[in-house]
Amino acid sequence: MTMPDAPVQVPDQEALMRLGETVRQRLAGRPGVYKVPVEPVELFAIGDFLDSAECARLCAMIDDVARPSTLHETNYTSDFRTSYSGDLDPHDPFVDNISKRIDDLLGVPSDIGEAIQGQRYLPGQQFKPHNDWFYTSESYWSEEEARGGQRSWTAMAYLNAVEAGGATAFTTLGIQIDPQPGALLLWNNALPDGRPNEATLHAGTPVERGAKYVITKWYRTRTWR
Ligand SMILES: O=C(O)CCC(=O)C(=O)O
Ligand SMILES: [Fe+2]
Repeated sequence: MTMPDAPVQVPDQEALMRLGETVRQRLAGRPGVYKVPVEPVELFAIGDFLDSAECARLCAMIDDVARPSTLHETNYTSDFRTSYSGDLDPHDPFVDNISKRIDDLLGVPSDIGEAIQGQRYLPGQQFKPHNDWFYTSESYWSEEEARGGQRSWTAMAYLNAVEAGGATAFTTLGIQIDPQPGALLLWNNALPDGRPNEATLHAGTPVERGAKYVITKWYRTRTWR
């Protein structure tokens, strides 16, 4: 007897679906949380998530840890992500507090969150259009799968006002978000059914004048290690 074919599943699909639902419900109608009206991506913005002293302190920390950014995909050209980045010390109480505030906003367990990464762009630096989710057909996937699996939500906060350039462009959606100090962006990298959402394609457009500082926290589907 032959069994009927199982429905096609993508890695971590059920967990991605569940995390989409959890965060969607948590953010719905929450004061200060603005749902950006775009289809088909769940994108939220929160103004003044960080105060100016926190932003300044994070910028200084980024200056200490920032190194040329690395990428998984070795076949990208060297101008793909030209910013400098580095993980902030998760054991630093100040960093831990901010990290936990983001976890609490999303209502997800802290253990699925990666370490907060800081990033600095100087004039001419950019992060070309990419998805934050992992391509599960690539060789890096087996390692990432063991380190917590697919990425679910992205949280990204702007830490300073950029003199010119540096918007975050969702290139498929056709929208750009200008850096606003202290504002936090959140988006679901998956579709409601748990498949990766291709329309989350986004870029850090080149800074033209001044510098741009951001922190990013990516959430997995399982304990990150
Ligand atoms: O800098 C930006 O606006 C986007 C950053 C980004 O996409 C990332 O760090 O994954
Ligand atoms: Fe990204």
